[in-house]
Amino acid sequence: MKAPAIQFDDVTLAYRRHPAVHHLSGTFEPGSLTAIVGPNGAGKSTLIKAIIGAIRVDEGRIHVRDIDPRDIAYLPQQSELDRSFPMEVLDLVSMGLWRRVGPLRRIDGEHLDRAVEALAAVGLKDFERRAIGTLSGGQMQRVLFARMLLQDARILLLDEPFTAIDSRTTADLLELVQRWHGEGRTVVAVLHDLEIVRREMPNTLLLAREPVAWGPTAEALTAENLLLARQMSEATLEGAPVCRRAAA
Ligand SMILES: Nc1ncnc2c1ncn2[C@@H]1O[C@H](COP(=O)(O)OP(=O)(O)OP(=O)(O)O)[C@@H](O)[C@H]1O
Repeated sequence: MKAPAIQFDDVTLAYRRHPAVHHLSGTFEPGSLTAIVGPNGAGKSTLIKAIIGAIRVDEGRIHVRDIDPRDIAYLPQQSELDRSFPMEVLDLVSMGLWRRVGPLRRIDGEHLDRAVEALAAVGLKDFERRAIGTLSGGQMQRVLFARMLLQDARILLLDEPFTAIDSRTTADLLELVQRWHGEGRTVVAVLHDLEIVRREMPNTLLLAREPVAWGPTAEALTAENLLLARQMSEATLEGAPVCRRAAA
């Protein structure tokens, strides 16, 4: 698989001129597996949303070359999902096939088989007709991973995929993450559990609105860097000062 890099060139992302991410430069290398780590409010989700184009880049540029936006798979935070929508598991998983079959086509034949297989691969055999509102948090996360399996994207962006997920489910889903990495895809995950990061993630971006460290995990996650990130974050807890350079 030929996965693209994601390159940041002095990127600032702001909400009404208050920067959530400030002057970030660096690259998620092709085929790399990277954790984004940082305190609450450090700008991690904002950065992910900017990569998928959901948030405007105020200053600088994000380069993701030679890629169709549908070739980026995005797993939002659980809190951003509306599970009250009356939808069956099979419909949600099948959304992963939109790039191939189009949004309004019926899913049948080979495509149906593939959706059922993806559900079985995440341990949800026979869940096809369940309403998504009846799933537990862990089951819902498995469904979303099945959708990503079907999407077969070259870039995968995961925002807190294991928050409030039990250890068994986390272990199963981590296997998929490692599989995607092994297949040469570029994978980025926002994570809070430093034990998982140290064990599973070769690279880490430590963010506290500004990048504190970015590189091999053991070098990025030193006690000194973590303390610095916390201090930087506490200093801006009341909100980031206005950036004069960011667009209004
Ligand atoms: N839509 C918005 N409008 C205004 N400010 C926002 C908006 N979304 C996020 N922010 C602010 O931007 C900053 C960064 O938020 P972001 O959600 O990116 O942080 P995070 O590192 O993902 O945090 P957490 O670990 O708590 O999920 C925070 O101060 C947040 O309040």
